[in-house]
Amino acid sequence: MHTYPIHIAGLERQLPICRVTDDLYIGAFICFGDAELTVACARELLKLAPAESYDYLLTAEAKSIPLIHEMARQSGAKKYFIARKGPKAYMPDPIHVEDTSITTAGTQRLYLGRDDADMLRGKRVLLMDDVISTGGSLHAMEELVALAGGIVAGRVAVLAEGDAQKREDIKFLAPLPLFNADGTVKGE
Ligand SMILES: Nc1ncnc2[nH]cnc12
Repeated sequence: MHTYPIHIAGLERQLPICRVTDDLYIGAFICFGDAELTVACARELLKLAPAESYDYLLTAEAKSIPLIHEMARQSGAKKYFIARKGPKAYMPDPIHVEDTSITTAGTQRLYLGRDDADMLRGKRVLLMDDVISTGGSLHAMEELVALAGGIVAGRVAVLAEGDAQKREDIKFLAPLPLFNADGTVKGE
């Protein structure tokens, strides 16, 4: 398998290049199980958004969960929010929006329990994701915050992939290209 070397938050990793379609491959960034990277990325992500600029952190499950937890732990936040991919029996009267993603076929939904949604009303919410690519998940998080009556305070990600690198409304730690089947960078 081809890999792509990347420097993130002072660390170096080799991202495995994985097929999405025959002519689209991604450098898979998976923080799960990498405690050193999770701690370092959380530290650097917190530097992208001043603590006084937001009330709460929000991400969407699943890959960013350890990251948001570590960001909360390092910044002393007692509560953070996770948009879920499905409603759960223990989520009262959930709200939801539609979501599309480069790595998941079809549409997904993002859910928040009414209790969480109520807490977000009138609050400034910093959106966080591990990778921003098409922007589908980020857009869904924005809609969820709006539905809950919250205000998007900013958008941060570890990596901005493909065209997302050109976005001026997000802050990120490193750019990540898209790849061809032979492991070469797309568009070069
Ligand atoms: N390169 C990538 N690695 C992990 N998750 C992703 N989601 C979108 N692009 C991704």
